[in-house]
Amino acid sequence: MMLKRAMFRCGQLCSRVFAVEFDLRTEPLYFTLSSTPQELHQAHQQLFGGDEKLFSLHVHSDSRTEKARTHAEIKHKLSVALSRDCDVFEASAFIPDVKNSVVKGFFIRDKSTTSLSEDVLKTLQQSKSVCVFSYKREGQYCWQELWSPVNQVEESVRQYVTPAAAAERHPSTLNITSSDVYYCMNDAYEVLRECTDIIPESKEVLKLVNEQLETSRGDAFPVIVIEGLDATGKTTLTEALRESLNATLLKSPPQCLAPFRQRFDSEPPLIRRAFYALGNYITAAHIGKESLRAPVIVDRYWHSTAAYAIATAVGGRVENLPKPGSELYQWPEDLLQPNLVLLLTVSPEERLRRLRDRGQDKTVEEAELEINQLFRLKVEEAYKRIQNPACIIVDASPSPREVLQQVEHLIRNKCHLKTTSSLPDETRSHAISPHTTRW
Ligand SMILES: Nc1ncnc2c1ncn2[C@@H]1O[C@H](COP(=O)(O)OP(=O)(O)OP(=O)(O)O)[C@@H](O)[C@H]1O
Ligand SMILES: Nc1ccn([C@H]2C[C@H](O)[C@@H](COP(=O)(O)O)O2)c(=O)n1
Repeated sequence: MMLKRAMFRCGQLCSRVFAVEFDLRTEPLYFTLSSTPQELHQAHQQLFGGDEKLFSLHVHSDSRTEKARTHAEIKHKLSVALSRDCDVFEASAFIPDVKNSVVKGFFIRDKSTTSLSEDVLKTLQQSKSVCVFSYKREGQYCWQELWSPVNQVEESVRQYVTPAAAAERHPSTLNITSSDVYYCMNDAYEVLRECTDIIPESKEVLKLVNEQLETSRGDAFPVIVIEGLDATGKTTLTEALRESLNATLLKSPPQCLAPFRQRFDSEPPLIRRAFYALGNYITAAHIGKESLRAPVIVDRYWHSTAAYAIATAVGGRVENLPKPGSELYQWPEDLLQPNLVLLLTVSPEERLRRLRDRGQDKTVEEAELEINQLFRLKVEEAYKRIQNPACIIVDASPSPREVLQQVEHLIRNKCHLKTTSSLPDETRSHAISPHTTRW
């Protein structure tokens, strides 16, 4: 039964292009499978040409939540259970330019002489969602075959590794829509609904969404979003703006989701990002209400959700990000748009100094950001590529007072507002009036 299932999965994969993130500084290694022997290119020789044991495994399932969780579990297991002699690379099998065609997995290169990797793979293969291949060499050629712990897969045919041209779009960009970034509320809502059995907190989050959603926005005061990597000064600035504009300060995710955040942060992107996406819709409902009374400042919103999600989903280099202008950078049609989005930027050195000075606990993602320069660059680049509205970049390296003045100036110009930091307190609340122009 297990073998039959594996053979079926194998058939589904064979016609795809395989990509292995062998060296994160360059393009992935791409190959297809062919029934006739093919000579390997020099680049492919680096991975397939040695005498190490090679395996790949791919995660299939008709249930997207099961697939996402199995992938995350395998990633964890491989990182803790394999020996130091094993290299694990992210891998995928996909159909070029076909959305949602990516089957994610891993490629394992085992330099050891022990059977530890086989033992680990044997347990992983028990899962009905996992399909394992091994790679064998003969002279110039390398072939892939369905792996079984006892090597008795008689029906498995040799499929020769055949170097393939680089894909125009990095494969990881093919599955972003509704797996990492949600472009309408329903898509995110559905993911959490599918999780209610395995994550009971999902029910409570959905209940909050149902209770709080309200999308009224009439002749309102302006809404200004402040974005940026952690420790770029968002909290400092948003609190100062609340004072100077006599504004309401909101955050995304909103306070009502705080008790659930840690729970969802430990879930794979499919589920974690759905949680943050729904947080934006609740914040949008709060914005709708509050902006009838006063200007609204928002600490993180859609730009953060999309930029972190895209940067996490896309492996390797900044060049792998979806190209500027891609539909992946578009604002969701059903999400309330702010009038102005400002992106605070500081140099990596200054940001690290601020992080160290603050010395607070960091989320895993923030800790990763600190050590992972590539990831930081991708988040910032993704921020800058998001459209409608695009963000305006603010150099946040001067003193808090100078940053505030700079931002007040921008708000005055872009929102046609009078900012009142220099006015006495009693005049402030009347200095900003609701606008009648389109936002
Ligand atoms: N303009 C500035 N110059 C120097 N230090 C600053 C400036 N703005 C903020 N800081 C300091 O940098 C640290 C991080 O600032 P803050 O908490 O405002 O950043 P943040 O973007 O809100 O971070 P996070 O997203 O992690 O909450 C704090 O210790 C703060 O006092
Ligand atoms: N609207 C939001 C807000 C936050 N996130 C994610 C992105 C990071 O992982 C993390 C940073 O938040 P902070 O620690 O500064 O509160 O939260 C998001 O995806 N969408």
